[in-house]
Amino acid sequence: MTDSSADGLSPAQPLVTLRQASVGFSGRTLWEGLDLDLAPGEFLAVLGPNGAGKSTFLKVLLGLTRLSSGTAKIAGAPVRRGSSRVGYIPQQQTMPEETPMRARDMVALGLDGHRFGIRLHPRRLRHRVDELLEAVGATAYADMPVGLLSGGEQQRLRAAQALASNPAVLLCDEPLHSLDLNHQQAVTELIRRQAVERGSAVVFVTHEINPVIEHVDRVLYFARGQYRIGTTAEVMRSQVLSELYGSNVDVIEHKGRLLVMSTHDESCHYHPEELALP
Ligand SMILES: Nc1ncnc2c1ncn2[C@@H]1O[C@H](COP(=O)(O)OP(=O)(O)OP(=O)(O)O)[C@@H](O)[C@H]1O
Repeated sequence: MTDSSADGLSPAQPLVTLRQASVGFSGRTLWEGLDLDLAPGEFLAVLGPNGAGKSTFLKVLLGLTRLSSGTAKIAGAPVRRGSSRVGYIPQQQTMPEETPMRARDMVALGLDGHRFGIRLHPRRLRHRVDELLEAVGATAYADMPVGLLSGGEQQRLRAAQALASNPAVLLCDEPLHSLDLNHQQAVTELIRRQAVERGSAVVFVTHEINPVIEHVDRVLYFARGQYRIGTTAEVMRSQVLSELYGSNVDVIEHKGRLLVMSTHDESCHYHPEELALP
């Protein structure tokens, strides 16, 4: 974590603040009473079973979903749609083959796509786009139409696009999904650097904590309309998750990885092959 306060004593202004935040649809409460301050440089992993409200949490911070009560702020100001302070790596969707855009154009959109009046010099723009393409391992297909790229290749471009504007808050919705191991590491490293070197607060929704476990400062775990928040060691415990799920959940540490097991399928966060112990 980075302390961006001048003297290192006064707490840095939180980049994300939620107070008694609740959200629900058609009378059903997804989660409620959420209080959270995210500091500059902090990496928050958001976990929970399908439908627990993880993506909705990101949509609240994007200003796309309204809270049913409470407040949500980004860098001290109420959340709003289209804020240039917020970068977003969405859940993977495949782009249509005929999408009329090259890979490099998609990344450039993150630099000049939503900032009226602020345009980089074309040479600087190209240089920055080249840097970002290289950082996600996309140089080889920089001039390809995006619709012809694989899901994982497109996902790497989304990561580069989200980082392009150096956002204060970086929201990631399962950004590693469909990436091979090498590119999982490259994208994770890029996101981590954004937090550590540039002080962005990172909110990282994932079903699997292990690929990012060494970078996580805190975990926000949603289930059954409730949540728990704390360090990985505080939240990823058998007793805490059993309480949250209302059923028996075992958390086992094996070679630095966490295996979360339950008799209920919906709360399984491990791949069975990870249990193929020697
Ligand atoms: N605009 C909406 N109107 C009504 N219901 C919604 C709306 N948006 C989300 N939901 C519902 O809220 C619940 C939580 O959705 P959300 O996408 O946040 O879950 P999630 O935790 O991200 O799940 P997953 O792990 O499957 O991606 C789901 O049951 C979903 O159908």
